[in-house]
Amino acid sequence: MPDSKTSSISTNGLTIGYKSKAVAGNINFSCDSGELCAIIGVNGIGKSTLLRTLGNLQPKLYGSISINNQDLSTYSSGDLAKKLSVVLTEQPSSKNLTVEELIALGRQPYTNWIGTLTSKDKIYIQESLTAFLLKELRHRKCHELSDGQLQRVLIARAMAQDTPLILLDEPTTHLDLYHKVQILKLLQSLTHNEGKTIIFTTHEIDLAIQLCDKILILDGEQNPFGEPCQLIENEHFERLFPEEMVVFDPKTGAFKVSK
Ligand SMILES: Nc1ncnc2c1ncn2[C@@H]1O[C@H](COP(=O)(O)OP(=O)(O)OP(=O)(O)O)[C@@H](O)[C@H]1O
Repeated sequence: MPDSKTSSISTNGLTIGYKSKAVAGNINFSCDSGELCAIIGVNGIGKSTLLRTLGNLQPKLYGSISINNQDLSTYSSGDLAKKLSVVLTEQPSSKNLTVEELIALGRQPYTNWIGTLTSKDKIYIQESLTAFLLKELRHRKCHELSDGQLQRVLIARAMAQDTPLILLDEPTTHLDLYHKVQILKLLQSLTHNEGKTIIFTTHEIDLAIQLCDKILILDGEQNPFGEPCQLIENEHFERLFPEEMVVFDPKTGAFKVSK
C-alpha cells in the first residue's frame, strides 16, 4: 500500500476545550492505518470536542496532535483535506442537494476552482454510491432521506474524498440496531479492507467492544486507551457509570441494569 494512502494519528498530553474552560486533559492515544477506533464516555465529557479538535475544526489548548508524525498545525488546509475528512451531523443547507451532488462535494479537494469533475472524480463518486448501496437513491434530495440513509450518504462523501483518515461524530445516533450495525460494519470494512484509519464517537459501547480495534475511554482522569479486551481485563468499563445504576459484565462485554 503506498504511503500517501495510509495514515496514523496520535496525541501527546493533549488538553481540549474552549477559551472559557478546559474540557478534558491528559489525552494520549494513537491509531494506525487499518484500525477502527471508538471514543466513548458519559454525556458532556468531551467526545465531540475531541473529535472536532482532531479534525482541526477547533484549536487544542495544550499538547500535540500528529498525523503521520507531523504536527497537525503544520499542514496547509489543502493538504489536510487530502489527509482527513470529518463527518459531523449535517447542516440543513446541504440537505437541498441530491445524494449524488452531496457525495460529489467530497471531490472538492481535487477539483479545479470551478469544481469541474474529471473522469477520475466521477469514478470515485460512482464507487461510493455503489459501496454504500445508494445507487437507487442517487437523484433523491438529501432532506427526503431517512436518518440512516443520510448517515450512509455522509460516510459515502468521506469515502469519495478518499482520505486515509476519517473522523465521525456519533455516526449511529437515531438509528435502529440493524442500521447501527450496518454503518459500523461499513466503517470496519473501510479500515480492514482498504487500510483507512477511522475514529468515531459513540454511546454504543457494546457494539464498539465487538467491532473496534481500539477504544479511547474519556473518563476525565486517566482516559484509558487500548484494545477492547485489554480495557475489559483492566476493569475500565466498570468505572464508567455509577454502579448503583448499571454494571458491566466482562463475560458478555455488555452493560446491565443494576438489580
Ligand atoms: N462552544 C462551546 N463553548 C463552551 N463550552 C462548550 C461548547 N460546546 C460544548 N461545550 C461544553 O464542553 C463540554 C463537552 O461537550 P461535548 O459536546 O464535547 O461532550 P460530549 O462528550 O460529546 O457529550 P454528548 O455525549 O452529550 O454528546 C460540555 O460541558 C459542553 O457544555
